[in-house]
Amino acid sequence: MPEAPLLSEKPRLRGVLRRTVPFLRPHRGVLAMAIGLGTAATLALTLVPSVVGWAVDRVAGRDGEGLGFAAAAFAGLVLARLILLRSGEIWLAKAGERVVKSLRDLVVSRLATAPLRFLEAQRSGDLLRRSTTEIADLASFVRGDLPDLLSVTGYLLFTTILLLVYSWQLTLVVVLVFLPLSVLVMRWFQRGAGPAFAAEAAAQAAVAATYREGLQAREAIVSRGAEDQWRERFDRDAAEVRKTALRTEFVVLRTGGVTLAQSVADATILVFGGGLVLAWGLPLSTVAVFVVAMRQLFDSTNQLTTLIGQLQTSRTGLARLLDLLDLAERPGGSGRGADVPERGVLEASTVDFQYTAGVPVLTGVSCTFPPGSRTGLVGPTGSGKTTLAKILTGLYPVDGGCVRYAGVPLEEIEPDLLRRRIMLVPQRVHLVAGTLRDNIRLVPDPPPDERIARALEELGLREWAANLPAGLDTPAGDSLSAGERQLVGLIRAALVDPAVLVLDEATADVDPATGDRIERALDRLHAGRSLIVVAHRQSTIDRLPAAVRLESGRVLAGER
Ligand SMILES: Nc1ncnc2c1ncn2[C@@H]1O[C@H](COP(=O)(O)OP(=O)(O)OP(=O)(O)O)[C@@H](O)[C@H]1O
Repeated sequence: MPEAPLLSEKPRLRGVLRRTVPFLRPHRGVLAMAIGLGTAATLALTLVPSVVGWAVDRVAGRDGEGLGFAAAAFAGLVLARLILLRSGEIWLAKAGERVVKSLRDLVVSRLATAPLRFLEAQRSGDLLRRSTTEIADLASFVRGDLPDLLSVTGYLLFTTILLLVYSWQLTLVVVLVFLPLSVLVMRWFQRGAGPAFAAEAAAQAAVAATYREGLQAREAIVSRGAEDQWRERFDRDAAEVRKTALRTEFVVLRTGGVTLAQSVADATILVFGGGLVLAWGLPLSTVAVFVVAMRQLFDSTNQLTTLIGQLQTSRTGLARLLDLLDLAERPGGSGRGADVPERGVLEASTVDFQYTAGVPVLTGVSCTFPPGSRTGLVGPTGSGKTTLAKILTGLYPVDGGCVRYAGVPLEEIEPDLLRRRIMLVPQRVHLVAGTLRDNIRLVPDPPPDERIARALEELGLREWAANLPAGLDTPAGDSLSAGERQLVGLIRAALVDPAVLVLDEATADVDPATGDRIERALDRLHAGRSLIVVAHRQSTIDRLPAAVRLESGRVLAGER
């Protein structure tokens, strides 16, 4: 089997915007409205220096009425900008939240259907960070920084045009002095920012992963007395976060160079502007427009450098998220549906499988399970029973050979249909937070209560459920033993009604009464189905009429 792709700590930063466009497309109406309102607000702000220039002219001409109009226009512009700006922000937040929600939905559905090998290959803390924190950061960027970023960029553009209209000579001075200095500073910043932000995000993900792993394995860590090693690992990861965060801060400091460029440009404008007024009779109002506009221009540039820092963080987060979406996508099969009969033979032919290259776990495994058969998968620990069970249910693709159901290779069967035809009840059935009923309902087309009651009756589990402290409303989770969790798995199986049921018998924590319940439920569930049981208990092995015996990943011929 090709090794499952690992999510890289260095996300693909190139083309992030292009990769994001498909996610923006469905929301283009709201986005256009938001950008339109934001642009109008920016235009209003751009006109402020002109109104100041107009007022200076009125003062110079001793025109009191004109000055009153200028003041009214100023107030009108400020009010219009405020209204436009706030409405633009609301629309942008609306658009952003929609985009973020659709990304969140997509992550959930990709992770729900991602190949098992892919999920197993990643550090779970990293997956968690990419699919939660990264999205939350993106949402706060959209709400907080994106409106500012759009307005500042628009403002810089419009103001440059306005200044050109007033005096191309003075604009040229601004451009020649201020622009090259600012561009140099920005490039210096960006050269350091990409790697610095990516390294910080990766270090934070590593801390999250180590922390989560430590919590999950707390019993093992405490019982082995390995707290010190765990703490050491955690300290190492935390030190890396400190180091990378400090590096980011130093990179951000580079943006201070822009202030220097501003002071130089300010002084130059005053000298040149004054000279042009004296020598060529340039109106004083033009110099006033430049002085006001340049102040705003500088403030915007300062704001822009900070925002570009935020943008860099969000770009890295977005890239990490997009990498996850790309890699977690299930490879498209031919998706056969209607032509897979309801009952059929399940057959593994010369199956080879390995988790790690060069370490075979199953070699040339062939076995056949006719409709209605009852077979045990038996063999010593580590012989590959659980692995074979997962391969027979299509959870892992094989490296060599083939598994077919009713003559159709499993990878060609549409996943939803495959899950309805062949179902696995794993050793440790996963339960979600909620009641027993909530957990039983975790099947396609959640069934009504009557259907659940009927399933319990059919499996002989009505009394068991009724005797729980709050019946079906008993909180599930840690209170159920491994055996009882398997009962939940069997109830789900009764509701799905698969043609083949594969049960990976729980190895631990099954008291005799629960064991009897499982066996009775299995007998009742069996009618008309193929049953494959990864059997650990002798009593189960004895009850099954056929067996496939594995030893070191091979089927022992002629064994029952
Ligand atoms: N996710 C995995 N990644 C790498 N190796 C694995 C993985 N799962 C199992 N293995 C290895 O594959 C081999 C077969 O394991 P498997 O769980 O299929 O055996 P088993 O017969 O079911 O054992 P048991 O009876 O203890 O459950 C073992 O050597 C095991 O260490």
